Amino acid sequence: MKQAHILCLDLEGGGMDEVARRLQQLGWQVTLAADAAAAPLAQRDAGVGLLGVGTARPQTLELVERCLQSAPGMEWVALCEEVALEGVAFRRQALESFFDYQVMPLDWPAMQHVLEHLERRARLRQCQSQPAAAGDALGMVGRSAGMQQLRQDIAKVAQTQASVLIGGESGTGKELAARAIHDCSTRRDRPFVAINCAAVAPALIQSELFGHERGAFTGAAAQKRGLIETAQGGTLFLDEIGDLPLDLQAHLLRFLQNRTLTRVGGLVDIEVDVRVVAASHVDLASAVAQGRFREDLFYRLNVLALQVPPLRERIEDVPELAQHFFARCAADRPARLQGFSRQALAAMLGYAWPGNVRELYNRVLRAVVMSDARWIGVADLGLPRTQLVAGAQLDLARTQAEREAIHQTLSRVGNNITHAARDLGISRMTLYRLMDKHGLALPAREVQDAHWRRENLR
Ligand SMILES: Nc1ncnc2c1ncn2[C@@H]1O[C@H](COP(=O)(O)OP(=O)(O)OP(=O)(O)O)[C@@H](O)[C@H]1O
Repeated sequence: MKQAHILCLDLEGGGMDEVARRLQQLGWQVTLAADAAAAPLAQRDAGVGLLGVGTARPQTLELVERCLQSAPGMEWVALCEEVALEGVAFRRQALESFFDYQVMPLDWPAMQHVLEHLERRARLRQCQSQPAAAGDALGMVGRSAGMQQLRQDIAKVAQTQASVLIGGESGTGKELAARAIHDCSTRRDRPFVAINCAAVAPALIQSELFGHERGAFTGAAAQKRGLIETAQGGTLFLDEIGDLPLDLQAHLLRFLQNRTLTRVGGLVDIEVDVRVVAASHVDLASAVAQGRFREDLFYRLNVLALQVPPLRERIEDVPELAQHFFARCAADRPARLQGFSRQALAAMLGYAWPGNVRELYNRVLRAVVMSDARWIGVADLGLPRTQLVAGAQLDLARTQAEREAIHQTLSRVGNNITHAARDLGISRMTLYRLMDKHGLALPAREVQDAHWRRENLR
């Protein structure tokens, strides 16, 4: 078996399944995908991509562009019809973006030669991309400039013991950043303890943080260590610190100054060595100006400040994050589900993500559960229509029109696949693929035929 994994993408409906089968016979590992949605996922495995661009129509060239952008680390080869080379736009694209092009029908010895060359290049690239993989070990996905900056900042602050204040909208990944600081620090083998100050009742938060002695208040039947103590030697993450009541802000300040605490109802000072990382989705400086947050505590916490950018400012991370969450849902998802359709990816890229990464995760989970087809569609994501940008609305409308056209044609011709494909102006294989994509059941007498074809294409 060869080393490089080859992604075969069929952008103009035809011929790539045959190419994929032949490559497999020649010993290559191959992933055959129907559309560009698979590119970011496959990029993790594949170093080489073959793009079937057919006659290179203008709409195909747009898809090519998206593929190239979503998987910049891959080496691409275009497989085209002779006529494609007459187009100026395609010739320019081929020159700028492809390692090579091959004209169909393929000259297989030449093709083998190109692939072996690319395999060697892919191996070299893999060695170069090791540092990026180290970033992923922190569980933080995203290669946008904003995320790269954040990773660099995390690596720097992790080397110190100073308090850190992490800002950013809700659901952007502040807790993940706090964990990453802990995991990169010398405290990584000690506990990481997190508390959401907004989620604990004000009456309980003091004893939660500082602990209590037996009999300190009604119900305190036994002595209890607080979260600060349990984080001994490690990192304490105070989420939504802006919601900490003012009297407790004073207690926390005292702890940060003296590094000792007293349990509720206690008399003894207990020394605790913890590093404090705090986060807030509200602007603490304005909270200080409004008298809702102590200025002295703000400066104690804000020794090192990190900002997690909202998802709408690093929208290029969306495909990779979506694929990451799709992979995370492996246990919940049906085996038939392959990934995101091109339309679904376009819709995600055109959405403003008010709920940030957490919302993206929830939408992917929903789509995995709701989708009946092989590829997640726009509707499965349940994105509010009003917030889809025009391009995504258009994609949704196109998808619905495509499904309707296939459904109506099949009904008109009594589910005869050959006649339906002819009337729709597409090949039978393309019709099968589109029916799969739209979750349209195969007519019973065609099932066997389709099964036979798929088996023979493997
Ligand atoms: N860069 C990322 N890579 C992978 N997963 C991420 C990333 N950013 C956030 N997540 C995931 O998104 C979800 C929300 O992240 P997290 O809880 O860290 O956000 P937060 O900003 O602390 O939220 P809140 O403001 O509500 O406390 C989590 O499931 C987290 O694992």
